[in-house]
Amino acid sequence: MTENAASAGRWRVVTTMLRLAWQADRAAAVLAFVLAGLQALTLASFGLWLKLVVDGIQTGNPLTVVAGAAGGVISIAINVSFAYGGQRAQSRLRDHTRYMMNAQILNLVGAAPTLELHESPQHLNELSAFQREGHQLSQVLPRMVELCTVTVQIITTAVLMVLVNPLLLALPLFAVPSLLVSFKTSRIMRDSGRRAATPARLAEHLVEVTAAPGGAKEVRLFRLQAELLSRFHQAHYQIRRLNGQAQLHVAALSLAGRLVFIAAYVASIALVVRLVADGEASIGEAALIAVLAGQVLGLVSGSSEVLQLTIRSLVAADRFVSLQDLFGRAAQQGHSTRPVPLRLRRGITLSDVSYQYDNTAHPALEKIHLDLPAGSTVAIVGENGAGKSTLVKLLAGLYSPTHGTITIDEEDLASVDLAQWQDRISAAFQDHARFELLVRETIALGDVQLLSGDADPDARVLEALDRAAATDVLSALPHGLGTQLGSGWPAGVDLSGGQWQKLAIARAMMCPAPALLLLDEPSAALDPETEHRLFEAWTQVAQELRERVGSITVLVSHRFSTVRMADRIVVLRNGTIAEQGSHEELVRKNGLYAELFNLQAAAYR
Ligand SMILES: Nc1ncnc2c1ncn2[C@@H]1O[C@H](COP(=O)(O)OP(=O)(O)OP(=O)(O)O)[C@@H](O)[C@H]1O
Repeated sequence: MTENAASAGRWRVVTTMLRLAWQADRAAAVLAFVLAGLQALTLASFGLWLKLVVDGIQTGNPLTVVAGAAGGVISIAINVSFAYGGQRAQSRLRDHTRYMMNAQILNLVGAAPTLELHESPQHLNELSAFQREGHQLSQVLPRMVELCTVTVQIITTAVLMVLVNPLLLALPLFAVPSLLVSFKTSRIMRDSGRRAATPARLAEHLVEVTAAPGGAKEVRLFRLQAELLSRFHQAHYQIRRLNGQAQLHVAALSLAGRLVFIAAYVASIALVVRLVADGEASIGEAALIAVLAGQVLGLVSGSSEVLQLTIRSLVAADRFVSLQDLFGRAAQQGHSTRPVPLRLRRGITLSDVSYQYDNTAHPALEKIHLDLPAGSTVAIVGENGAGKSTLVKLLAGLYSPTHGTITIDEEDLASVDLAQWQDRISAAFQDHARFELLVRETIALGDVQLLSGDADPDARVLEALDRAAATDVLSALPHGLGTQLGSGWPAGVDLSGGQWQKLAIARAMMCPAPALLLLDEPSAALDPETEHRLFEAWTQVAQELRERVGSITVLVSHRFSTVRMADRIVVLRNGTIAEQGSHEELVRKNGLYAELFNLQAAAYR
């Protein structure tokens, strides 16, 4: 899956951000833009008040001088008040929209039923850039407001200049090359940011892995500090080199744009001096033009800066909108009206199923034909990298086969409602999540409705712990089910790897009647005896579920003492099925399974 997080189009980005501002805080959005416009008007009026004062002095009219001075003071006071109110509104708007954007991305990222986007390096780059550029993104609306101020200021200045002499209108026009350059330079910076995304992620990863408790141990024991630091420096060197080239290019272009405007500025001042000398303009008008030309000069330097920053923040916003589109489409994937059968009658069938990860040379699974009958317990065994976890994820609908079909009671999984199918699945993985919540909550997440309901979840949670053969974990906890997990929290406790794993298995056992229970090496950190007890306990529950809902249990394990209890064992080798059958059948066959089984049995003797 190589779908591109392509540009969403500048106009769409702007309208999306404005809509977001409107949804986040209407009052602040309106105030921010209105006050910005009014602030620009009062700023432009300074020149007019100054003209009045100079004209009053020239004509000896004290009333005009006083009126001009009073107008100037009042407009300064209004300008300052508008600026203060505008800033308050902008900061409120910034906080509210930033919160909304994060919530929307969090929601969409979690809503995609498959894992393909999460595992694509390209989209990981985009996601991490989105998180890294939080600051830019929060500046989008303030920048747009600033741009609105600049636009109003340019228009008012242009109007006032035309009133003195239409030729002066050329001055703001000479600002255009400078502004056009801003578009080009922003594109250069965006492209360099994209090129630097991979080294930037690598640098972040190196910091994370060094700081994480697991990484910290190995960094010390393997003396990795110097090696990781050198890789960190290399990544930063790459980022600096890419950014440095881009910045040099940008500086050259910006200077060229400014020089064009400065030449026009000098020419317009010469024109006004000439007009006054010829008696075609008053000294007051000359003062007005001097103020306005100064403002235009400030505007050009400021506005190309504002424009560049606006475009840079719009690039971050573009990323937000593209991610929203991408994950939004992924969330729609698998939405279908075809329901999942309430009770499995026939089971799950894989016909000619292959799966190949992006950017890999060989398929992880190839031409798999497999029947998982309703009510059966199926163990999957095979060496590392044989394709066991990939098969489990395909069954869960976390990946879609690149070839072939998976049917559930003869309904193609591609055409049933994927979210509904995933609601009927429960699972525990070796790389399970460690939710640092109360013990009760960590387990009850396996049936999340229970947490939002009024019923006391404890009875169900204890039952799940029992099914997972994990009640012993409770005795080690100071407040039982009410213990906070994670030593980073007040009164929080940390658990051993095996204890965390037992809680993950208990979470999987919360689902009262799953159509499919996936246990992908969830007990690798447990001792073989505990794993054996766990599977025995589950087999008894599965017996009852077999009758009621036709539940299928799929177990991945390297422990043959557990595997042999399954009704059917599937042996994978290099992504294909090497053999399958019951333990007795496979031992009699004396093939790969028998070889692996005997090897392990000999090791225990
Ligand atoms: N996200 C991924 N991207 C690319 N290749 C992957 C990815 N996950 C797994 N693979 C590759 O697919 C193949 C099968 O991997 P899989 O995790 O399914 O094996 P496994 O039998 O579960 O291995 P193990 O016993 O080590 O857990 C391996 O060659 C692996 O390198």
